[in-house]
Amino acid sequence: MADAKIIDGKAFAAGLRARVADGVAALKASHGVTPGLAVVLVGEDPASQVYVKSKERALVELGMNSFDHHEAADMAEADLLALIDRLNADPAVHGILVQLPLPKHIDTQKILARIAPEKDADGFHVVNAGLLATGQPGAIVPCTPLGSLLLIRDTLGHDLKGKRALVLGRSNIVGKPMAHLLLQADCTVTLAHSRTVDLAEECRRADILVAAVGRPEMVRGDWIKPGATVIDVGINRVPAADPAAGPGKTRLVGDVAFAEAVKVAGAITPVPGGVGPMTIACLMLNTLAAACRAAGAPIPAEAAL
Ligand SMILES: Nc1nc2c(c(=O)[nH]1)N[C@@H](CN(C=O)c1ccc(C(=O)N[C@@H](CCC(=O)O)C(=O)O)cc1)CN2
Repeated sequence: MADAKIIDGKAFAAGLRARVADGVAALKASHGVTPGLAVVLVGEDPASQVYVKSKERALVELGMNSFDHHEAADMAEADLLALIDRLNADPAVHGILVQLPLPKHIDTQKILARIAPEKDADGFHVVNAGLLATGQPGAIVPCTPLGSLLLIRDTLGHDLKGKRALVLGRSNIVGKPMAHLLLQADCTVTLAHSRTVDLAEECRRADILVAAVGRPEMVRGDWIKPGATVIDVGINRVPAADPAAGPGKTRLVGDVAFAEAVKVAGAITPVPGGVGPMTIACLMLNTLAAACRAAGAPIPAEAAL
């Protein structure tokens, strides 16, 4: 059997970003509106700093406004709530992004619930989660599941009717919304997790397997149905395999054992370069869509599920 097709998330994300840039230019020309995203970072977590910088750079590259709020790690929860209130009231801010994880003394759910649902560029607010779960229009969809769905459609086409899909991982920001998206696409969906009995057997039934469990290389090659489409959402930093890399060196791996899975799957996303780049591209798309909604302009088709 030939190796799987490698799904190039980096290339797809570049194309999506170009389409968002066109949409931004069109909105400016038609309505005189420049989409703006407030990017809120609390603390100095090194990975969060890298992600936030990439988001701020992408906004500027695509012609949008980036309102950057980098706050100290000991910021009081009340002050963060007050900042969100100000951003909710600011008409130049169409989207608000609070980078996760937040420091431990801050209640994440309380913060996410304070963001006005129509400005919730991440799609984490319970109103948006509820719209998606009940299949109603107008939900802002979380970026990683949205990006995963766009890659699945690009690989298999828009008609996913009747396919067996398994989502491994039940987080509010990836697993649950991903399951709802696939259900809405008429897939037969299993939402599995670390406590699922006979997990390998469940996986082997799936035409579409989305791994978002946060465990390095947990999904082995013999868990995969031959020809399946495998979407690996995991981003795990592990010690470098090659001792010549030197002490302390690390590498990124997904939740799927790629070298084994590529021999069985029909198509598979790599890590890095698969779903990861789609997360930021979809954040740009959600920001544009929020600005379009606020201006009464049509929203981009890729954000209108
Ligand atoms: N408010 C949010 N916080 C977090 C989210 C989110 O969607 N909203 N997701 C993650 C982090 N994240 C974006 O914030 C993110 C993670 C990974 C990538 C990415 O492009 N990964 C690359 C590899 C990068 C590397 O070399 O380390 C890839 O997979 O190719 C982008 C964004 C948690 N927090």
